[in-house]
Amino acid sequence: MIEVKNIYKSFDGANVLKDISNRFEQGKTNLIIGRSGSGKTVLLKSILGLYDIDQGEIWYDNREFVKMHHKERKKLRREIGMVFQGGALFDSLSVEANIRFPLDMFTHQSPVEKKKRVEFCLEHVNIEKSAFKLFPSEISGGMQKRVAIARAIALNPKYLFCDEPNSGLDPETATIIDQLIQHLTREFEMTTIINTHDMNSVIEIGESVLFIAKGEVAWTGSNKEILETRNKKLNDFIFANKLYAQLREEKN
Ligand SMILES: Nc1ncnc2c1ncn2[C@@H]1O[C@H](COP(=O)(O)OP(=O)(O)OP(=O)(O)O)[C@@H](O)[C@H]1O
Repeated sequence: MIEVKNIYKSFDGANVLKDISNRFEQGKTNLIIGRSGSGKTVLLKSILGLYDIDQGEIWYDNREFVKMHHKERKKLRREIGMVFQGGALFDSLSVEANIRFPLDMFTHQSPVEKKKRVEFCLEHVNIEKSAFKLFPSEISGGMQKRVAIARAIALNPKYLFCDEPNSGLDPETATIIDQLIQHLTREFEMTTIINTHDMNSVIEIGESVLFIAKGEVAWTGSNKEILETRNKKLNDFIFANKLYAQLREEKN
């Protein structure tokens, strides 16, 4: 579980996050949604400690991040997996070397243990052995995302952060990636936070949704509740999506 309490963040006097509080549950896909510029990325980076917040608390289970010493933060970072926008794989490394990279960096595992772990992670994202030696440029965008997810879970993280994980993918592949993240989140009981403005993801895996508007919490709930909400800001945001509007009409 990750909990943020009354977070404020400003840049040069401009308030970007205003009194944000929310609980991101373990074993669930927790989505942060909102318009472009609403503060999603700043919130994600603040939780990760990439930005220092002005005020508030950030709890990783029973550990308060803001008050942690450098060493404790470093230790905590080992418990965090990240899937970046675009995948951010190392182009010069093969698929399997990409997964082995965090193991080389952060563990003292033997070559045999590392090989096992690499295989375990790649199997969990449904990558076949024949693709292990390929380079990122030789595989599809969807497969690159799966490799990025496999790398993110290599160190068996308790917390998984995904920034626009299915950007640039066709809708069908995007759904497969969403479902994969949800499946892994449940299987490994991770606390997963996903930044997205993809309404399909909201409907598909939005077990817990935080909607931010102009840096403030404007609505929280689940994908089921979204179909019934009368929240004006949220409706304005999601009605921009024709598929959602249709779903909503069918439901009412
Ligand atoms: N490092 C920074 N310095 C100054 N202002 C920033 C910085 N990072 C973000 N901002 C401002 O904070 C606001 C929120 O930005 P943020 O990137 O969090 O939006 P977002 O909701 O993630 O948008 P998008 O969906 O387009 O990625 C914007 O007005 C942005 O200009």
